[in-house]
Amino acid sequence: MLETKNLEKVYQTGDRALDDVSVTLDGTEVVAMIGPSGAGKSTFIRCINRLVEPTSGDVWLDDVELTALSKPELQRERRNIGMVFQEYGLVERLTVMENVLSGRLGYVGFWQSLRRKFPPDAIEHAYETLERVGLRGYENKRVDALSGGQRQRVGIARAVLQRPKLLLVDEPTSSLDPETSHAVMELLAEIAVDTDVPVVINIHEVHLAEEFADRILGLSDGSLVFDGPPAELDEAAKTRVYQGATDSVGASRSTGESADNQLSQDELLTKNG
Ligand SMILES: Nc1ncnc2c1ncn2[C@@H]1O[C@H](COP(=O)(O)OP(=O)(O)OP(=O)(O)O)[C@@H](O)[C@H]1O
Repeated sequence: MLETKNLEKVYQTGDRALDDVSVTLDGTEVVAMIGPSGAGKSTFIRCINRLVEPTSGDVWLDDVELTALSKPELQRERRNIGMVFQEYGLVERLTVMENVLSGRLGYVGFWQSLRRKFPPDAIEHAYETLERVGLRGYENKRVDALSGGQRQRVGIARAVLQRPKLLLVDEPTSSLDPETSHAVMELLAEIAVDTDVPVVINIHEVHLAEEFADRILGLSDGSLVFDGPPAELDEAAKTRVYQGATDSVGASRSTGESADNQLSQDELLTKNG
């Protein structure tokens, strides 16, 4: 279960990117975050694993309060959170298999990973997962020889290899054509069911959210203004999300101090950790 309580992010610039966002995700569901550019979708996803430090509020994954963890504890806990983020670039000069196995780096020891020695069960899981994402036969291809959609599938396979409790996906379709976008969303929805893991996807295309999500969260100007199944996302709700909110889904407003955006450093740590 993922829970955010009164999550708020005010960047050092004074931009209030999240304003009192409280959400509980229970069980296996595909959750799509929608909203106009600048609404706070990426900030929300990054606050969950503290790539961006929330200014105030709590984030819980099962019984662990992520927002209360020390940096080393957080590094360990992030093993449980799979991330398919564009900037978690795949390593271009490595093969598909090497990239997918890097999803296990958090589990094998430092020396093992340096020598790229992975246990047999990890290799077997990698083969199964590549089959699952439609990339069987591509194991030894270098990633720089793949199409955008294939790369996205490698990123998904890598995240699945972590055996995460939660999968966070940031704009998976932004550089893909409509047909490939559809296929990638379909894959993510299937992965959620197959692996019994909830998936939170930040997505621009509302029609894809409507088609593949079980639940849609609509952000407008940092506030949660819609939370419901696709069937309830009617024109009035879309107007609320895309043309400014008059009220929000959530509790009372709170204020907080500015916090550092430690994106780059944390991303590096996570990628290597
Ligand atoms: N590192 C940062 N420093 C200062 N302000 C930021 C930073 N990152 C985001 N913001 C601001 O926070 C707000 C929310 O941005 P965010 O990227 O979360 O929105 P988004 O909904 O994901 O937008 P998009 O769909 O365009 O990616 C915006 O006003 C943005 O300018």
